Amino acid sequence: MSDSIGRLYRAVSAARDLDPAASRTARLFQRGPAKMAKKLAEEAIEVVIDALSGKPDAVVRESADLLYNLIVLWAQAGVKPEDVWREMERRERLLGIAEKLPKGPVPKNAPVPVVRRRIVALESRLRKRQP
Ligand SMILES: N=c1c2ncn([C@@H]3O[C@H](COP(=O)(O)OP(=O)(O)OP(=O)(O)O)[C@@H](O)[C@H]3O)c2ncn1[C@@H]1O[C@H](COP(=O)(O)O)[C@@H](O)[C@H]1O
Repeated sequence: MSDSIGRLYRAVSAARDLDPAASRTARLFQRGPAKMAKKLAEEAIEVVIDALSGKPDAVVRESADLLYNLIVLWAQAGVKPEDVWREMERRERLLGIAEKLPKGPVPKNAPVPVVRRRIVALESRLRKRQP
């Protein structure tokens, strides 16, 4: 997936300087960050609506539009895909996949705590449940 996003990022960055009459991306850059933000928000809402409506195929299509508009906004903001991958890897090291960072700023150089979960053998849990 990161390859697809990398390729799209490069294509979007290249389209930035094209003729807005010929390139939707160039037109989006010409219209500026507010329009980009509006399009991104619209696509996010479309993904939500299709997901809640139980339309997985539409979710796929709108997710592709959402990623496109997010990548346009990244390019506008000077963010590169590898910047995001690095942050995701930092979080994974810090807290494990899909765990959210604690609220509030986590110092960039925060030591990676060794998170040890208490391992309770299954049979002892079952014993506890038995009357
Ligand atoms: N990946 C995409 C891509 N995904 C979605 N879209 C555009 O996003 C639109 C989806 O959003 P909407 O439904 O809101 O479209 P819309 O209503 O027509 O948009 P507006 O009327 O609001 O401007 C689609 O109609 C596409 O035009 C994309 N446009 C371009 N790309 C890629 O971006 C690169 C540059 O392409 P050009 O913009 O054609 O130069 C190329 O690699 C393209 O493949």
